[in-house]
Amino acid sequence: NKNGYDYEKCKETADWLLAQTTLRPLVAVVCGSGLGGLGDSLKDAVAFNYQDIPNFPQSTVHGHAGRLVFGKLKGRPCVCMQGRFHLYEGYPIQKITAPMRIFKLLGVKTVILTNAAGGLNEKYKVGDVMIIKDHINMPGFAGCNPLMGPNDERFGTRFPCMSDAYDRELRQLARHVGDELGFGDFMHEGVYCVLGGPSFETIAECRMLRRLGADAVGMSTVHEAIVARHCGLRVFALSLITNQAVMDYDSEEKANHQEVLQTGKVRSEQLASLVSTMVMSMKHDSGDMLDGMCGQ
Ligand SMILES: O=P(O)(O)O[C@H]1O[C@H](CO)[C@@H](O)[C@H]1O
Ligand code: HPA
Repeated sequence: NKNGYDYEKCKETADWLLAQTTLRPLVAVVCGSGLGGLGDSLKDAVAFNYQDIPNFPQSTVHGHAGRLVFGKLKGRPCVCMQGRFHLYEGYPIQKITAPMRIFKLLGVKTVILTNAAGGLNEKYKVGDVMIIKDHINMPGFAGCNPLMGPNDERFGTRFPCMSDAYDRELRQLARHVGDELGFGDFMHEGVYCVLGGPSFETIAECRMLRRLGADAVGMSTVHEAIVARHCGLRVFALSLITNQAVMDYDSEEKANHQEVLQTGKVRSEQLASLVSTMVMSMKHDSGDMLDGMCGQ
């Protein structure tokens, strides 16, 4: 592949990581803007800075630390990206999503993608959590899809299905866990729309996206979900509504990254308990997650 993120490159990175730690995670978590706290809740953690990992891109956005953390969530081995990559950082789209293929080669079965997003649905409030049930891939409409280029069948099929991208069982589990933890009042399920960024949306754009059926808007996650599904990973994704999209010409509101990071802090602990409780309750076909260790 022209972008240098072919099977061999991903394998080289995965093998390097497997040689550094005995943990064999079945779950990977990607932390959205300001949501890196999730990664700090891992126990017995071993962390790698992205710059030390062969072939790994670097984080350039404030609120994305740039660390890959292996550790345990409620006793279950996990790997967590504290910092993701976005199209607007200037990386080729294949590079942004390479970690999904690396996770697959590490033996991961399920990825949990989190993000900060602007709320388009008028019922959503700042601080609400939206379980993603579907997406609108706006850059995809314009020929920008992470699976463009030669298809490597070792990862997956040329034309992957996306109507089941966001695992129904995991969404059910999230609703159940959310209710148990008393988060019912601020949890929703909805459609996430990705744009290229980095400029935030205009009022006309927000109005258009709402009419098209989007409940929240952001600049990430969808590319990762597509590549994860392509290589057979189960996907669960959620958005923290960090700000309300501006829909009204009389509004004094202005979208800004500071507000995005600030809202992340407010919900950080609750999101960590939602994710860790979900991880604890997840079942995987091949072997018990408690057996996800080697060499001990
Ligand atoms: O999607 P995450 O990585 O959470 O980040 C979101 O926050 C940033 C804007 O404040 C954008 O990068 C947007 O995509
Ligand atoms: N728009 C796009 N991306 C975002 C937003 C937003 O309002 N908030 C957080 N990420």
